[in-house]
Amino acid sequence: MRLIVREDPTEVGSYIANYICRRINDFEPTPEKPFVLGLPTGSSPIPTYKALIQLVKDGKLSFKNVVTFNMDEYVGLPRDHSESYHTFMFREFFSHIDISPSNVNILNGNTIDLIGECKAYEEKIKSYGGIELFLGGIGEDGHIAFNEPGSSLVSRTRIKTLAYDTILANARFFNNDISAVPRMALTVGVGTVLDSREVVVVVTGQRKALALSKAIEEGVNHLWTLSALQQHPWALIVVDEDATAELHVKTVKYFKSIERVQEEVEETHRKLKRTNSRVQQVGSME
Ligand SMILES: O=P(O)(O)OC[C@H]1O[C@](O)(CO)[C@@H](O)[C@@H]1O
Repeated sequence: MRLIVREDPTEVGSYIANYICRRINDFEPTPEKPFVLGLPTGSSPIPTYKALIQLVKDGKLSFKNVVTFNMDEYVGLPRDHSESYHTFMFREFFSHIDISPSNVNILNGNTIDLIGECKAYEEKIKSYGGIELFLGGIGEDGHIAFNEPGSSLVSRTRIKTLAYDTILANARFFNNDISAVPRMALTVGVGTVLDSREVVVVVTGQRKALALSKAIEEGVNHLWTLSALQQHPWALIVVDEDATAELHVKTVKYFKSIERVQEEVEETHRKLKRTNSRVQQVGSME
């Protein structure tokens, strides 16, 4: 796991957007081989979405051959409600980029067959060969997607009852009316996220500081589901200074020191990928 610390949420957003841009461009997606991207909602990813939109406007990035899968959606909130994750994604991101709506996948929290919806979502992800990069957000209780404390660390897409802490935290989007916040959501599982080839998580603000320290300085624990990332081979958490408030100084120093060789690591990774695809091409010609 790597941890990248940036000054504030805007710098975090710009770092992640440039990172995703590089990944998509290196992948060279086509209609037959699209780049499959997992996406979150919440306030934390907004600076990333803004920076990605700018990259598209500047002609440095295209979403034409990108297929997206959102992490979660409330159950029972009308799709056109201002706080549904469907509305959020189009308002904050999809309407401003060149993605085809047919390449956008968001769980339907209003279907009568919620279990079937979750199963079909997993199948659809599989049909694309899995997710290349999952961008995630976390809650104050350390949940990734809506995998609340106590979620199985091998869970798949399913219906989840939201923790009271999450309902309280999200009440700010519903005029601070706790009774207006949905009690349930559909969410990809921890296992679904861990199956992605790469996971990038955005964590900003002091209110996430405890969750961050639990997830990276303590053991893998279902009470802080973000900690499951410790078992992922290619995970990156990008945070602002405020989110580091509960970390040991030596933890921050360690991650800052390994960032210095990050470029080298990335270049090696890119070279390996290129070599592997050449080997595969030669193999298929034989
Ligand atoms: O970024 P915010 O506003 O704290 O919201 C985080 C919430 O958004 C989510 O990422 C939902 O997709 C949850 O993981 C979390 O509850």
